[in-house]
Order: sequence, then structure tokens, then C-alpha cells
Amino acid sequence: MKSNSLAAVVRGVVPLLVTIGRSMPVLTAVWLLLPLLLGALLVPLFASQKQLIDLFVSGAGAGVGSWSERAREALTPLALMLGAALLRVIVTSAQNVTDSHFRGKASMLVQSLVQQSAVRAPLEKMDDPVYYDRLQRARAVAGEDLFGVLQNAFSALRLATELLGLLAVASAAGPGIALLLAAVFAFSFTIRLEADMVKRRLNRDLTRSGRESDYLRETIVRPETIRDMRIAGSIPYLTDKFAGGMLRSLVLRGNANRREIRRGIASSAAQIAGLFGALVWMASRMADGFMTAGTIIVVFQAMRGAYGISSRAAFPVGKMYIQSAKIVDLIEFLREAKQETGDPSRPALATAGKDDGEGGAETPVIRAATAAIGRTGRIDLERVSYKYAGAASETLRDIRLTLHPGETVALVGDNGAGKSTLVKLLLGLYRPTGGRILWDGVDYRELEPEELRGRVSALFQDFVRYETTLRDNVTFGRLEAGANDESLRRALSAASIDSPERLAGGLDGRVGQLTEGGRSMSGGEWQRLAIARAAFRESQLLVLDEPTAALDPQRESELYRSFRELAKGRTVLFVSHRLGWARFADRIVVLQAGAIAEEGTHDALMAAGGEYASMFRAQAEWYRG
Ligand SMILES: Nc1ncnc2c1ncn2[C@@H]1O[C@H](COP(=O)(O)OP(=O)(O)OP(=O)(O)O)[C@@H](O)[C@H]1O
Repeated sequence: MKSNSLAAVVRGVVPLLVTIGRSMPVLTAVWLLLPLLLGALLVPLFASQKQLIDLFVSGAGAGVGSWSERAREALTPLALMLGAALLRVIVTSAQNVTDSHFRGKASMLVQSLVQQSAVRAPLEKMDDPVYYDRLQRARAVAGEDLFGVLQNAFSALRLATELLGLLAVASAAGPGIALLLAAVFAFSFTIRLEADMVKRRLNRDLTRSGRESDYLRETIVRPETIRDMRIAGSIPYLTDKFAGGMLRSLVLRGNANRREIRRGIASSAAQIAGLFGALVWMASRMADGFMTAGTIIVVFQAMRGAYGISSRAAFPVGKMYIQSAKIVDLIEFLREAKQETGDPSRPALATAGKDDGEGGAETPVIRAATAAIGRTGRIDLERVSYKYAGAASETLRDIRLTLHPGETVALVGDNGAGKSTLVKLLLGLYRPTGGRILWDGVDYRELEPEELRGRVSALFQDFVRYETTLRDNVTFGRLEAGANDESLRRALSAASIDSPERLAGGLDGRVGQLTEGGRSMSGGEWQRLAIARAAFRESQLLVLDEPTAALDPQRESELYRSFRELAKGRTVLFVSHRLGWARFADRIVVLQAGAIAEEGTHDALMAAGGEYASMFRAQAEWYRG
């Protein structure tokens, strides 16, 4: 067993319990204390048993003569024994109820912590495969493994407190007996745990290699395989391979079983020797009049109880060893996320310039900036550049661009030119790695992220399909304001959905296949819903990244007709490869390999005969051809 495994269990489980305890201190305290109480109750239970045995078996009740007198004398220990036994039953039931409640709530809490960490993380993080992978692992551990980890931690705690109670009982015969019991327990437990771990690892390895055996077992007897193998003369090779694999796993399992049996024998021998030694010693003390029969019997019981624990505890502790690495991973993920994003109530937009570890607390600068935002809605990009983490070169270089209030700008360019990246910077989802973006002269870094979020809306290429009601799909665009049916219908109509009844049986009709009776939708219908969602936000800047990619020509022209409605009173930036759309923009910006190649109206760019003109002619030619 690796020496750092126990450290990993402690490093994982303790901070996990601290994290949970901070959010639900009472429930955690009760969850931890009930097993302690159960262990402590063993002491009066055994003490009263000892008293009763001494009273009736050895007649040790000094000065007590008749049976009736002894019976009277026995009332107190009897009441104590019954009381302790009854209390243990009650505490056990309370503990079972608390345990399942605690585990359910704790699992919910940790899952929500992981979710909060993910939604608050700067969006650039999602582009980092290492982070994304860790997030997925943390999500899986919080969702699937945590329940089991807490169950094992609870079993281990319960057995540990019971062991402490039994040690306290054994110490009635003297500290030497308690020490002997502790030493035999430690020996038995360690070797049983080791045997358990060896079997677990073997099972894990055999599950992997077993997949190949399963595959061969299935494949070898298929007619097409037999035909193929006969022609190739490979029958003996595959059957030998299968038999060899099976034999190997049999040998390994046999070795592990024999090892477990040897460990079991060693453990039992140590336990019997311990028990025998203790009995001999106690009997000799009894002969000297220093020990009663009651003490010997209860200590004997305590020792047997502790030995039982040594084999029962191997299972939950062994499982925790296996799970500890995942829990350490989860805890580190949560810790790092907290350090990076601070206060959970803070936003998901990139909080550039607020990496002060304070989670972006509101400062006078930010307040003043927020008050200034939105007076006119002019957006300036000043020498903006952007480089993805781990990328060899910059995706955007030296972008200088102004979006005037109410203007419609088309952003065009080849695949990979950097259009979507520019969109994310404009929306405040990414922070520029060079230069700055200003809204009415105020640097994005000084703006309150919620304020900025309130002024922008977007439709992304990879728009989300919310498998809920039609109404939710639209109102998710602006949850804070109450939505009446009329405004919802207006937004739907701007996305060329004139009849929600026809689409999904009404505003409250369900869409998607998640629930029974949900209307399954085509890609284009989902896209129109996403457009309606973006339209529903009363934003100053509307960004549409390929808004028509999934639409058929009929829907596309319908959307074009409602586009003016969509653009009314706001600045619109849209990205499209269909240059027919760009023709109607106030201005066209052509991006080429991360830099602005040209800029102007359709007519001006066509007259200039540059990149845009050649792209437009190529597309027009293609349609004509
Ligand atoms: N997460 C990322 N990490 C590294 N490079 C990236 C990442 N995302 C995009 N890129 C690279 O940045 C460049 C610009 O990508 P972007 O998606 O902004 O281009 P685009 O103009 O929108 O392309 P398209 O027209 O195909 O949608 C591409 O070369 C792309 O490979």
C-alpha cells in the first residue's frame, strides 16, 4: 500500500467535510456526533453488564446475602443497561435518518458548488482543455462518487467510535489489556486492508483486460469470424489468445485469494493469541483477587467486538483509499475556482482588471463607470489583440473599430479569420490580451459586468436548445423583467415565428424530446427560437453570429423582412458568410487572418475591387451558375 494513500484520504475527506460543514454546520455536527454518542454508550452498557454478572455469578456484591437483596441491588445496573441499550436503538435510528438526509444535502451542495464555479469562471477557461477536463471530472465526482465517499466515511467513523468505546471497556482490566487490544487490532486491520486493496486493484485491472476476453468470446463464434479465420488459418491464434487470457486471470485471482486467506489466517492467529494471552493474564489476576468474572467476560466481549470491526472496517476504508484521489482533485478544483472567481454572486462575464482576489468588489471607479455607460452606446476597439491560451500566435491583431449607436455592421471574412473571437470580446466574454475596448469612452475593465451584460444580447453559432417550454426559450433571454404574452409574441414574430400555436401548441407548449409530448424541432426552428430569445432582450448592442446558418431560404427571407424590426433602436453587429445579407448593412468590416482588411459600404467596397468584392462576386457567380 502506498504510504501517501492515508494522507490522500485525509487531504480529501477532511477539507470536503469542512466545506460541507461551513454551509450546513448543524446537520454536519449532528452527523458527526451521533456515531460518537453510539460509541460512548458502549461504556455504560458493558459496565452495567459487568456489575450484573459480578452480582449474580460471582456473588461479589459485598455484604449482599439473599437473592432478593441481590435482585434489589441489581435494579440500578439493570436500569442502566436497559437505558443504554434503548438509547443505542434510538441513536442508531436517528443516525440512519440523519445520514441519508446529510448525504443527499451534501451531494446537492457540492454539485451546486461545482456548477457555480463553472458558470462564474472566465469564459476563456472553457477553451483550456486542461481546465475543461478537470471541470468534467469534478462534475462526475460530485454527481456520482460523492454519495459513496460520504457513506464510506460515515461507516468508517461509526466503526472507529465503536472501537474507541470497546477500548475504553477493555481498559477496565488495565491499560495493558487496552494496549494489547489496540496492537492486535492495528495488525489485523492493516493486513486485511492490504489484502482488500490488492483484490480491488486486481479487479480493476481484470475488468480492463476482461473486455478483450468478452470481445473474443463473442467474436470467435460468429459465422463471419469463423469464415474469415478459416481462410486466414487464424483459428488457433484467437482461441489460444482467449484461453490464455482466461487462464491468466484465473491464476491472478487464485493468487489474490490465497493471499487473502493467508492474511486472514495470520490475522485470526494474532487475534486468538491476543485473546488467549489476555484471558490467561486476567484469570491469574482473578486468582489473586484483583479481577472479577464480570470484568473478564465484558473484556472478552469487547475484544471479540473489536476484532469484528477490524474485518468490517477494511471495506469502507479500502474504498476511501481508492476514491481519495478523486476527492482531492475535486477539492483542489473548488479551491482554485474560489481563488480565481471569489464571491459566488459575481458574474460570468470576464471580470477583467479585477484580479485582486476580492472577487471584483464594487469600487468608486466602477460605480462612476457604470453611471456613465449607455449615454450614447458608442463602442470603440482600440488596437485590440487576442491570443488563445496555448496558441502559437495571436488570433486577432491590432483591431481598430468603432460601432456607432444604431448602426448595423456586417462582419465578414474567411473561416478562421477571427470573427467569433471578436464577437466574444465585444460581448465582454473574453478579455483582450492587448489594447482595450471602450463603451462610451469607459474601458470594459472598469465596467460593472452586470451592467454590461444588461446592454448586450447575442445569438451564437452554437446556440442553446432549451428543452423546456416555448415561453422559457424566449424569456431566458431576459429573466429579470416580467414578460407578458404580447412582448413574447413580438419577439417570436421578429424571429419569423408568427404562430407559437402551430409550432408547439402555444407559448406553454413543450419543445424537445426530453419530456413526453414535447414537440421535436428542426435545427432551423431551434435557431429561430434562439433569435427570438436574443430579440427579447432590450439590449443596446445585438450580436448575431451566423443567424441564418440553419434556416431554409424561405425562412431566411422572412427573417430578413423582420430584421429591420429586430434592429430598431440598437446597434447590430452580425457575422455572416452569406454576403447577400451584408449588402444591407450600414457598414461592412472585412476580417482577414485576424486583422481588418477593409471597411466601408457595400457599394464602396465593390467599387474598390478588393477582398470583399472578389468574395461577393464569387458567391454571386456560384448562385448564378
Ligand atoms: N479555444 C481556442 N483555442 C485556440 N485557438 C482557437 C480557439 N478557438 C478558436 N481558435 C482559433 O482562432 C481562429 C479564429 O477562430 P474564430 O472561431 O474566431 O474564427 P471565425 O472567423 O469565426 O471562423 P468561422 O467563420 O469558421 O466561424 C481559428 O484559427 C481557430 O482555430
